[in-house]
Amino acid sequence: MIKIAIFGVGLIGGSLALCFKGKPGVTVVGHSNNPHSVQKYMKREVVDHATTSMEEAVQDADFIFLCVPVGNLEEYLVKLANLPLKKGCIITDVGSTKASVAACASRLQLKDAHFIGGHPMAGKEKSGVEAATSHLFENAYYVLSPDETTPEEAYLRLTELLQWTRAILVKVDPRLHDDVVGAISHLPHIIAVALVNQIAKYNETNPLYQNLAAGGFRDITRIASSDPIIWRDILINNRDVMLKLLTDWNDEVDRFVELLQSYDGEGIQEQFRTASEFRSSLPERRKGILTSVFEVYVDVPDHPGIIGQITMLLGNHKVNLSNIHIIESREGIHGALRLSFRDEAHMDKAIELLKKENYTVHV
Ligand SMILES: NC(=O)C1=CN([C@@H]2O[C@H](COP(=O)(O)OP(=O)(O)OC[C@H]3O[C@@H](n4cnc5c(N)ncnc54)[C@H](O)[C@@H]3O)[C@@H](O)[C@H]2O)C=CC1
Ligand SMILES: O=C(O)C(=O)Cc1ccc(O)cc1
Repeated sequence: MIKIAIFGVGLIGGSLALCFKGKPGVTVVGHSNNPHSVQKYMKREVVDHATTSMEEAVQDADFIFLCVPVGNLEEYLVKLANLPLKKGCIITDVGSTKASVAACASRLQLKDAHFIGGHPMAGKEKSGVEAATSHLFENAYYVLSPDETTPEEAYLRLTELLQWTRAILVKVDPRLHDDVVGAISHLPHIIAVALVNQIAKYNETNPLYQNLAAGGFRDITRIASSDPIIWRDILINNRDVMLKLLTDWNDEVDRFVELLQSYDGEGIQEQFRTASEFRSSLPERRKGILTSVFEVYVDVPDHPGIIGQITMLLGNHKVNLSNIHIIESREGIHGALRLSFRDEAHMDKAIELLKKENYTVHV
């Protein structure tokens, strides 16, 4: 039997548990300090067993996943360093920053266990075990940061286990990880939150802001609804990188200020052209940070019952919709309905069915 202990069975820990639970020869044990959470994990059947005892969770565990907020990772590593662990046990984490936890593990010089930092680069703005799904990591990058002391055998054992997530595993140095992920994930979260807060202030004097803020505004600010504690920890933990990125962001904002002050239309066009060029060079349809996957837009006439017709058409052909979103503002977006699917096969089937019924579909 392979025993996997998961500390913090929330969105990410719960999703990992669901990837592993029920696989041949695997037992998944969830840990929480809170007895109510332990009951909840069992009731929701995300783990085989749950406990409030750290000792019990790690006893004979082959793998230990730390899925708690970044600010608690060090405390957990220190506790683990003082517990009897199975020889050769692999400790990994899922934190959104990698440098500090790697430095802590290296300081602790764990005796019987190997620490290999990890970060599945997929998630969502929702948190808690209620939001966990077994397919969260499919086709997403999953960063692993072994160091020079990590035995190849241990690294391979972890990569083998993680095959169950169907993620694309990639080795990245912790510092490089924090620089890059700071830019492509942490900075956008700050920008989304700042933007929402800016508009919320205007809205205090006139609710028209809120009423008109549809489609595009909601799309680019989705991540502003992310969990405050998780994000407090990530940003404080990646503070130096974020301060540098925010300085660069200020320069970008200043550029627009200058362009507007000098009525530089050509310069503004150039900004949009450059952005559009880089954006269209990004890989499409791959699941990842800040992206949704397997989505299609459908032009639909504005008449009652249309959503029912589409969902019935797909349902009758056993096509699973993972989400459906009505686009209220069509600016820059084709279609008025956004349909999301769990995988490419369902999406392709839906496109075929919708086209056959003469709907215009944009992928
Ligand atoms: N939210 C996301 O989309 C992603 C998050 N991550 C990382 O995954 C980790 C977990 O995040 P989520 O699953 O989103 O959060 P979550 O809030 O859904 O789950 C966190 C879990 O940790 C437990 N927890 C909270 N505070 C604790 C404390 N002080 N001591 C012990 N346990 C505590 C909670 O009970 C919960 O089980 C974080 O380190 C985060 O940076 C990584 C990839 C994506
Ligand atoms: O919802 C989204 O698009 C995200 O960006 C989720 C996310 C949050 C934190 C991470 O470390 C990785 C992914």
